[in-house]
Amino acid sequence: MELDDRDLDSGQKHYKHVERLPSVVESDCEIEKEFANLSIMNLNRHLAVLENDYLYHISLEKSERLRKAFSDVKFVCMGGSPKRMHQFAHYIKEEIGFQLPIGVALQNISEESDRYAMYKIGPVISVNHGIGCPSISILLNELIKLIHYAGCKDVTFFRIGTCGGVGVEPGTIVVTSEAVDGMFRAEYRQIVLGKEQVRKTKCDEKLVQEIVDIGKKFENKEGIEKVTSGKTLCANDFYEGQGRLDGAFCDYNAEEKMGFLRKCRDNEIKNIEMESLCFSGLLNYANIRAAVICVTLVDRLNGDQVVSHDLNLQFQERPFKLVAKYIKEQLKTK
Ligand SMILES: O=P(O)(O)O[C@@H]1C[C@H](O)[C@@H](CO)O1
Ligand SMILES: O=c1cc[nH]c(=O)[nH]1
Repeated sequence: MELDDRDLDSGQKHYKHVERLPSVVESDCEIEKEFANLSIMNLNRHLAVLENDYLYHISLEKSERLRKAFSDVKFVCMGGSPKRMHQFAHYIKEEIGFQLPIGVALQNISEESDRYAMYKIGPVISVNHGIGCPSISILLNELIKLIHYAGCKDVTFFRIGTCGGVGVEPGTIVVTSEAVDGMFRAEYRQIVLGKEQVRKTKCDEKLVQEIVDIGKKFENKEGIEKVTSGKTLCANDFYEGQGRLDGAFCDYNAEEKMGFLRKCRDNEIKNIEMESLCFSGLLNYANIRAAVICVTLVDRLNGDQVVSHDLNLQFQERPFKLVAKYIKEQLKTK
């Protein structure tokens, strides 16, 4: 049997019947075993013939031990900073009532790599992704392989982050309906082998609605306030890339900046951040359920500066609380 080319436009080729691999493959049986029960779509077919796979940036290795340790994972929660995701790990531990053995503390599983900080709290992984699409892309590649090697089923990914708002009050939680780039295209573009590869970034409507509904149910209660959904503009930079006037460089004037931000608002963009495009693009392509939930720290129609103060720390906890409610509800049904 010949290998088919992937259908990049539809992005939905499921390797249920795994094709024969080139001569490196010893037996079809091995491949069938490797991909049995696969629910992840478009997975790299070369993985089936990799005897060893070291997930370099999270310092884990494909093994039976890894499978046993991670097979129960149902939720992967990601956010930019290591400190925030450590805090989330503790928060979700209390929320779902997960007990660590006596005398054992939460460990950063990826400490050795010194790139990302990752914690496992029963069925939940909490991990920081750093800043921007390149950083989150590397982590997503390794996490998707991790859940594949561990044989995890029915996993949901969340990005719980911060952002700038567009016409919404600071402290608002925005659940992304679709991520768009600086040209308002709902596409994650990457150059691969000298060609532009395009992946769709529309988010799972059902999941977005479920999260917004939980948000509405708890709005103004238990620290969950102002939940809305809308498009998210994903930029490759915090300053010029987001139309700020306070970066080291700026070749436009205040009027042009405001014109762009108003155009964003008129195109139903409610917030601006730096990872949603890659996050939704890759997870869509893999057919993995995912949602982006970010709290706004500033209304960009009123200014650029994000001032570091206690209020921002409180705001950062809002997406935690909303996602924890969702996870708790889901765990009741599993
Ligand atoms: O999840 P975080 O709060 O890190 O996300 C936003 C987008 C960038 O990574 C960063 C810029 O300050 O914050
Ligand atoms: O304005 C903001 C605030 C947080 N993160 C961003 O990317 N932009």
